[in-house]
Amino acid sequence: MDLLSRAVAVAVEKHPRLQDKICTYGTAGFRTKAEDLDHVMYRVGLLAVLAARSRQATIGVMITASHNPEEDNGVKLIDQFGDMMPQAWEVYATQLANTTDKGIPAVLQSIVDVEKIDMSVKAVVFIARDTRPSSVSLSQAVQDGIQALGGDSKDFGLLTTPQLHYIVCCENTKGDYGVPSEEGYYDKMSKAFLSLQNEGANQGNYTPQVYLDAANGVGAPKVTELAGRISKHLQLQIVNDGSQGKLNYRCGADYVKIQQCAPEGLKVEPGMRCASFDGDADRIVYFFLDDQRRFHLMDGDKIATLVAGYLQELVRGSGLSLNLGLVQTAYANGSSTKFITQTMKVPVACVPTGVKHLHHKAQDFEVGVYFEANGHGTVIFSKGAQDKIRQQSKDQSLSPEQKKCAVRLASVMDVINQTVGDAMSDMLLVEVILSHRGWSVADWDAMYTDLPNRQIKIKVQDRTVVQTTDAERKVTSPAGLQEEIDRLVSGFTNGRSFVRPSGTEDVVRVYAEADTQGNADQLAHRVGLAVYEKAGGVGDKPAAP
Ligand SMILES: CC(=O)N[C@H]1[C@@H](OP(=O)(O)O)O[C@H](CO)[C@@H](O)[C@@H]1O
Ligand SMILES: [Mg+2]
Repeated sequence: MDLLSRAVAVAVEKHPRLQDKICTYGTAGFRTKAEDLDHVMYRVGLLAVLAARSRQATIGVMITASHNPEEDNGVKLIDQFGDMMPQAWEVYATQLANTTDKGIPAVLQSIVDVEKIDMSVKAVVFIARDTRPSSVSLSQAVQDGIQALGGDSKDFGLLTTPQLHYIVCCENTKGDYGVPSEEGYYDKMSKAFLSLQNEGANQGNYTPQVYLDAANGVGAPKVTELAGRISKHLQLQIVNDGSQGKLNYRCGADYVKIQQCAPEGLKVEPGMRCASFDGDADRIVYFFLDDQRRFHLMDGDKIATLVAGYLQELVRGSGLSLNLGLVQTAYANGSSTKFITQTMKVPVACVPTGVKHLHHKAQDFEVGVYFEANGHGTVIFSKGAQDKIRQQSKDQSLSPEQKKCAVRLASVMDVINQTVGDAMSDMLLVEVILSHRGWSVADWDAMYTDLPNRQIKIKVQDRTVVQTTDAERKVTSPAGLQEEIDRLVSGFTNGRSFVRPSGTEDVVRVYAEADTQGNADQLAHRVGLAVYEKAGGVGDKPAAP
């Protein structure tokens, strides 16, 4: 039987498409109720083989629904250097997921033709999954797809999303980036962290303890692995480790960011430096309670500011001249953008939501720092910048101070997972910076004060009626909505608000910020009502704050 016939035969026999719900490859791959995903996973397996053949390189498939409820699941393709697949492949994925079983060969053939794929090339696909109960059988469906098209799969079992990105990148760069294994990941990161901390840890107000909420997800067993290797310089107290609680339920980075409160399962006392991972450990936020037990959140914006400021200092201190920039989305707090551009004098770019947009834009800089407000982000160094930094760190003619900065910068690069936002790697980076600065969590928080803000979701008949422009900061449809938002915003001091259709949930998201929490809540509510009225809201009207 030829490969395409086998692809359809296995589909019909083992992974038939039982309903015609349309499934779209969105901001973060396919994501929906786990029970609707079996045939989608199988087809992603098929597509991964084509991707591997077209690139003549190893491709990754990660099975996770990140911060979403345990009942959901999802899948993402990882390209050869650990980055996201280009747009064209998202379209192929959507076509393949939604065709009938019998339609599979035609879609595959059209991709083979357009991409000029040689089907005799060996194809290897690396697979990993999160801790959702459904991930086991869905992973098998992906593997069945890979096998049906004659590809080889290597199943890494449980990994965080960024670990798989890292391993795929190492594999395809022939070890330049590191050893392509979970062990290689811990090894590179912990060595870089320990060498940085051996030289400059435990200064001033810094204390080497973090209380970590692992969202009852895959981050828990993985960060436990890491913790053992770095305990000389960082003691991690891990809660929500999956031993009893439910994944992402009233815990994890998304919960903490949106609810603006501590997660359940962690008894927070004033001054404790706490952090939360999301369900697949590609996001992190920090938080603490002050002496009045008020909750303070250090989200992606605060992490980005901390990181960009530190890198700026190291670059200057080492005598290098590298163009450093920061990438945010419209969700970035207005205070952070103002602080970064006006006080730090670092250029800021704003792009649409979704890490692929941020990652892409960050490549415009020699050192590109990018973070979504929700805590997903990393730093990428251009090839040229990496070479310059490594050379500088070996230059004997530098002053001792310059040398120290250059050596630090080189080690800092090794702590960072440049392929994608990574909660574990970001945590190490934050800890390095806080300790080198001698800062407590409150010192960090004092860099600038966030404008009070609120995010709400509005259910509408069809979220695609809401269309946006200007990096999602303005609505172009439905007619009149933007004018209404402008009118509402003008009534609030420091008011700002925008709305956009979610790429991962069936809702329209509303964001608002203003001078007080009460005003931010009011503004979000009023804009939410305008969305409900003009964009076809369904169910109950948004409740007053
Ligand atoms: C406001 C917000 O946090 N949106 C999240 C969310 O996307 P939406 O398109 O807003 O549903 O999930 C994405 C994937 O995890 C993440 O990249 C993004 O930042
Ligand atoms: Mg995630």
